[in-house]
Amino acid sequence: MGLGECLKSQVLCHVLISYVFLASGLLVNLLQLCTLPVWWLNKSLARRINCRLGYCISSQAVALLDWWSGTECTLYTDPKMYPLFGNENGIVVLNHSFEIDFMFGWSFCERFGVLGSSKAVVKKELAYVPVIGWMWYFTELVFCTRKWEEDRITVPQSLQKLRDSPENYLLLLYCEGTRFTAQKHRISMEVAETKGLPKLKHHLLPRTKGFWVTVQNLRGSVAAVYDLTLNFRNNETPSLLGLLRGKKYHPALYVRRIPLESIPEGEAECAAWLHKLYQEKDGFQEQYIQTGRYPGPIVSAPRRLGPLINWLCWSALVLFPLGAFLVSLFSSGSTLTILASLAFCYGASLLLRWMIGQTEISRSSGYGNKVNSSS
Ligand SMILES: CC/C=C\C/C=C\C/C=C\C/C=C\C/C=C\C/C=C\CCC(=O)SCCNC(=O)CCNC(=O)[C@H](O)C(C)(C)COP(=O)(O)OP(=O)(O)OC[C@H]1O[C@@H](n2cnc3c(N)ncnc32)[C@H](O)[C@@H]1OP(=O)(O)O
Ligand SMILES: CCCCCCCC/C=C\CCCCCCCC(=O)OC[C@@H](O)COP(=O)(O)O
Repeated sequence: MGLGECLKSQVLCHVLISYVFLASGLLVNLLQLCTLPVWWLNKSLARRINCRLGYCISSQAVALLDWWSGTECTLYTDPKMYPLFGNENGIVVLNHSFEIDFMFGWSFCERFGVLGSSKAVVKKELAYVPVIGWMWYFTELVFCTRKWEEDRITVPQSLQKLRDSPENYLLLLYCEGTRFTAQKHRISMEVAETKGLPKLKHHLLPRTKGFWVTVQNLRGSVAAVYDLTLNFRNNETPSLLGLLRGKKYHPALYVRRIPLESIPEGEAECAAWLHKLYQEKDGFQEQYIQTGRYPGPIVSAPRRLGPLINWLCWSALVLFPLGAFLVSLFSSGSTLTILASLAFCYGASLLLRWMIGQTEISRSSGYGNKVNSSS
């Protein structure tokens, strides 16, 4: 085992990585809070500052993926479309089958220079997650309750605010609405059957209302829908804990660019279009499983140094005070202070475990476990 492998397996390294993420993330959250007055004085400046601050957090996750675990994603796409990635606004439609699929999205956003401004339609519960959820609030992610009676009002309002975004962005929309499980798949295929739609093998039936309101509210300010299909070699099931332990995964991503003008405006037509898209995506997944390839050529999108530099800078900033604190703690020898510090560490580890739990499919919500009707 080399030095790198040995380091990656050390619990102390995992504790330090987690500490850097939590401490720097909370500091960034505090800085984001301090930008509140700027929103009233100069909205565009406040948004730009928050994109940079958001980058400080999300690029740590990218550093973990790209540099700590050394995972490299094989990108299949049309080389003629590649120069457009990151240079225009886009709606990203991605299959939701893996615990940390959003981190692969982030990794590509970083390569295309739009990580800080990246957006998503996310369930409201995630807004309360410290560091990540609070950062998303300031970088204007679109929160939804997955109850159409409420979302039909609030989601278009949040989307409208993105129209004059000062920076290019990619907005991620998981149309399946929840992560893939066997039970959710079975139920959603029952819904497909009652609607007379063809069955999907590798996806849940997409929820069409969110896609339709997103396209309609961003028409004119977003150039394209990016259809993304992600899978892993040898049925790998990537996890955050796996990445923390330095496990290298082998993802493959197929990206198609579809001009927004080609998507129908009417709700029913748009819904039919999305169902057809998911049938195609299902075919791409099947092809990958059968042949180990997606259609189209492989394009190289090299990782960048930014996330590593950001990570090292934040590590230096928050590890030095920790070291100084530990030295003074043990030299003072006060039992009470040592006990209080241990209790604090225990609390922080519980918080971190809970945060990691948010990514785990075994703790997935009950949404999609039964047929619901919002119409
Ligand atoms: C080139 C680029 C390359 C790389 C870059 C890639 C990507 C990077 C981009 C950005 C990254 C940025 C950030 C990433 C970070 C974070 C994101 C991470 C995770 C968070 C993700 C989530 O939180 S997912 C959950 C939240 N999101 C959604 O739910 C969105 C999808 N949902 C919708 O759109 C819904 O329509 C809704 C939420 C708006 C409303 O939901 P609701 O359930 O109330 O209503 P619906 O109308 O949708 O549902 C009722 C209809 O559905 C039928 N039904 C009933 N039961 C089922 C069932 N079990 N399955 C399927 N369908 C069902 C029912 O019959 C109703 O049908 P109708 O015909 O009446 O519509
Ligand atoms: C350098 C260390 C970097 C560590 C980076 C850690 C980043 C993650 C830390 C905490 C995670 C909190 C946010 C988790 C976001 C989870 C996204 C997700 O996939 O949500 C699920 C949602 O779609 C559907 O939910 P359900 O399937 O209905 O339930």
